[in-house]
Amino acid sequence: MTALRYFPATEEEDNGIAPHQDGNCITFVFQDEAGGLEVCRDGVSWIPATPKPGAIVVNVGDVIQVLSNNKFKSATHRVIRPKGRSRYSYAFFYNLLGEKMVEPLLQFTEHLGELPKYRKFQYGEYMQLRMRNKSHPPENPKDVIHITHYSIN
Ligand SMILES: O=C(O)CCC(=O)C(=O)O
Ligand SMILES: [Fe+2]
Repeated sequence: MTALRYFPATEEEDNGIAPHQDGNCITFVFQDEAGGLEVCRDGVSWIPATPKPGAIVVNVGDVIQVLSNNKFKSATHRVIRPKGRSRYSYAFFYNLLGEKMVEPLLQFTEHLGELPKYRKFQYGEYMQLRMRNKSHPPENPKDVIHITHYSIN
């Protein structure tokens, strides 16, 4: 699955993409020289993923976070399009088939003597819940479904 985005130039400062994590496995982002993609560090500061010719931004998504039992974190990122500039980006989302079951791998749990931090779930179910977040946004933002929906406390 891929997405091609084009943000036209307007006088508005921020018509990018709100902070989010990608729900898939891994994402490759190709952005032009306009910049604007930012990654959140420690839930506090935003680090720009400054465009470099020929460079590809690789985002770890929710599935890898679960498989690795949180050893690899799904990057929180956003796009703030630079004022008055157009921006082109192309993202390749590597996805699982919806029927696939996802759970922390033994290599990141039992083999390390650690308990799984997520229960097993079907990938397609998670995709449907994420789509529902968009089609029927909950009144309270805390009810938006994230990967933590499958966390074991
Ligand atoms: O346009 C970009 O640079 C990133 C797009 C993105 O984060 C997404 O589509 O999930
Ligand atoms: Fe994203």
